[in-house]
Amino acid sequence: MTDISRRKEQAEFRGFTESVILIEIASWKISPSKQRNDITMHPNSILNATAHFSLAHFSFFFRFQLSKSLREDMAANGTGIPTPRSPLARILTDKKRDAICHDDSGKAVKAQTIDELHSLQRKRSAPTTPLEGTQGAFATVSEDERQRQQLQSISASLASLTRGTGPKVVRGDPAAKSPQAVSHVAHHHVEAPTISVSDSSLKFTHVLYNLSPAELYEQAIKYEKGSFITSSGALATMSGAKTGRSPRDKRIVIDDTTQDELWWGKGSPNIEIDEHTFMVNRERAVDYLNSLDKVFVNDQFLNWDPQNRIKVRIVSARAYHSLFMHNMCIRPTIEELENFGTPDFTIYNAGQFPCNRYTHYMTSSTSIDLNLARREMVILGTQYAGEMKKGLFSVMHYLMPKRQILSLHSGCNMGKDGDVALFFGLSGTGKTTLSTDHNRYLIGDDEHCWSDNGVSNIEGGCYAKCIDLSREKEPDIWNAIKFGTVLENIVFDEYTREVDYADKSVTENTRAAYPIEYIPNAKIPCVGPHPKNVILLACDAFGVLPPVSKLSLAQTMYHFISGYTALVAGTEDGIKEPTATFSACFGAAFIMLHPTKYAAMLAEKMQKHGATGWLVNTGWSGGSYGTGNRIKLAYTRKIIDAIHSGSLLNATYEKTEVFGLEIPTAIEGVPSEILHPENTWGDKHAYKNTLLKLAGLFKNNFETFTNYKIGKDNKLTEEILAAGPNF
Ligand SMILES: Nc1ncnc2c1ncn2[C@@H]1O[C@H](COP(=O)(O)OP(=O)(O)OP(=O)(O)O)[C@@H](O)[C@H]1O
Ligand SMILES: O=C([O-])CC(=O)C(=O)O
Ligand SMILES: [Ca+2]
Ligand SMILES: [Mn+2]
Repeated sequence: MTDISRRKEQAEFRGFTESVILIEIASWKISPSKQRNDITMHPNSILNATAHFSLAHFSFFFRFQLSKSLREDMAANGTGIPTPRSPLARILTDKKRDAICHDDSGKAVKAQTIDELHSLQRKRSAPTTPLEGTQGAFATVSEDERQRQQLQSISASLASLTRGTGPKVVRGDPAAKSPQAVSHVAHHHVEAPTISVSDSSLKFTHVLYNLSPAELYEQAIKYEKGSFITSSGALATMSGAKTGRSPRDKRIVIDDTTQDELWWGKGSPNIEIDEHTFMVNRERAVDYLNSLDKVFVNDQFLNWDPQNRIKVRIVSARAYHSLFMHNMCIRPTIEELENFGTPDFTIYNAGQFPCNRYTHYMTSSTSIDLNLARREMVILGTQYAGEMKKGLFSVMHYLMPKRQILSLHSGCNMGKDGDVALFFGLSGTGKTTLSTDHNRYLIGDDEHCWSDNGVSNIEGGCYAKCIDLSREKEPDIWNAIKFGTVLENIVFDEYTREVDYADKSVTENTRAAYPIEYIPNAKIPCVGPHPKNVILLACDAFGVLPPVSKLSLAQTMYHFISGYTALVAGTEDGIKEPTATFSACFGAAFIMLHPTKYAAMLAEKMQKHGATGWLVNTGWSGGSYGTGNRIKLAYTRKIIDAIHSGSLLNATYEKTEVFGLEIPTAIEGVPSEILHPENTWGDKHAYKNTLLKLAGLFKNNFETFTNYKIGKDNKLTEEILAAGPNF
């Protein structure tokens, strides 16, 4: 036998052969044996659907198929040779403004025909239930209005299912040439279900358990439309109608315990749902997953601190989701997987399927539901993978403070001498960019814990923004985008598969998720000693905050509780006023307890370990958005270098008016004139007005917190209240 034919035969008989599976949907107990994708699940509850089956051999290797368009091309030019592909066709991405999907905040759907409806379904999810604003279900409405509502209702339900915009491939689309792809999987029913509850219990679902990145690539490329390999080897994928998180669709089960423990009401991210509604959505998700030929299951860990490690199970429908979580959570060794036992928390991700908008408490077709008592999370109507990552982060924000451990929405790195810095900041302010520093060890880019033993990363990977990514400015992130990395919603060249990081046609929130060890100087295990510097990042599009200020402890607390940033929403709609965002603890969307609980813990830890607080503006200089420019990343890096080295601590400072911030007069490598924002503004009058405007916004926002005590120390509470702007 030749070498090639032997390899071919091995390839054909490898893989998914004879995987015997028993399924039980409600409480799954997985005991992996020799082969990882050979799973036994023992039945004992709701559906009691038990089935044995095996998978037939995949024999798709060495089957070269010409793409349809290529065949057509060859027939058309009559040569039997494809037309040379130069000049290269670009991936056609729908550039229409409507194609950009943000949150549920979009305009109402305006479909008139079924065709329009279907094209809309690929573009955006309609906002709210069609009944909103009317006088109830039986309100008298015109025939036109009734029809409009009906169309809107149908399209809203469909909207979260698929999205076809983005890199639409003209040639060589694997999905287009193999409609029968799924039939490669043959099911052999070895045993009938024990109790037949309904037809759904006769459905057998194959579980793909902790697959490797290579296997997940194959699954994604064969079965998931919009999956492609880029020139650097990353897996490009589409997250569907949602390209960002939907905080307004997050729901938390309120029960006797959570009612007292959690932060509810004004400003809180926790919108209640009752236990029954949770079960309705859970059943919907489980039924959906159960209706599929296969689901992916990941068993992984959170938190590198071995004493506070949490076991998580993620059940999902897409290889994209499985690979994303493989990268983002901590990956167990084979031995750890064998002894995994019962997970501490389980996610049922049925994101391709919408929730029923007429279910109580629902306001759209998207729902992300957290039940702390059941230790479960359900995802319906959004495929944005960040919901899983940040949903688990919310769980950590509940579990860790119970153990006197502070959970932080921050990046973290460590110098050669063991000096640790935390980088707090809202989305897009620079946590990932600035914690990924070639001269320092990366502990993590987004989620950490600070315990009595020091800091630990919660995750096993990083989630970097990719918009305008450049090799020169962010070499480590650029190089991490290789085989195994998930690239979300980017646009690439059809032929070369080179990514155009400047292209925002799908979304501004393009992302790369990669395992932390893809960063060369990652600190593994991802733990470190107590932080020396606490850096608060704000991307101030008003352009009035100084590039860097040294903070007192009270000021650090004031700015931590405020959690300010001001970004400019999508640049496509023309120049807009910057909008201030205040998000308590730089992560109000994820915190579970009242912000002052986290703030008190931070104050106590900073005091105890002598950490210095800093406020760094990674946003505008020389004027607000539209007039000024974003501060050069190179300058921000120099500022951060000076904080790390300790040189900034000993600089000469002056105090600003209004905010009372201490600003240095000189920093090596940074033009001194930019250190005070007033110097950079041509119009001093406009500067002062903008400064006062921002100060007013801070003041208004902080009013919610003025009646709260922070920690046990009355004096600190008073100092914090006094540490805000004065005008
Ligand atoms: N001066 C600057 N400092 C930091 N980042 C800058 C600066 N100028 C431009 N940027 C860009 O801003 C973005 C910062 O995003 P980054 O991924 O670091 O956000 P993040 O804080 O990690 O947010 P998230 O929590 O959403 O992941 C990057 O795209 C970076 O290239
Ligand atoms: O959660 C996400 O989708 C991205 C992120 O890190 C954030 O928004 O803080
Ligand atoms: Ca980040
Ligand atoms: Mn984040």
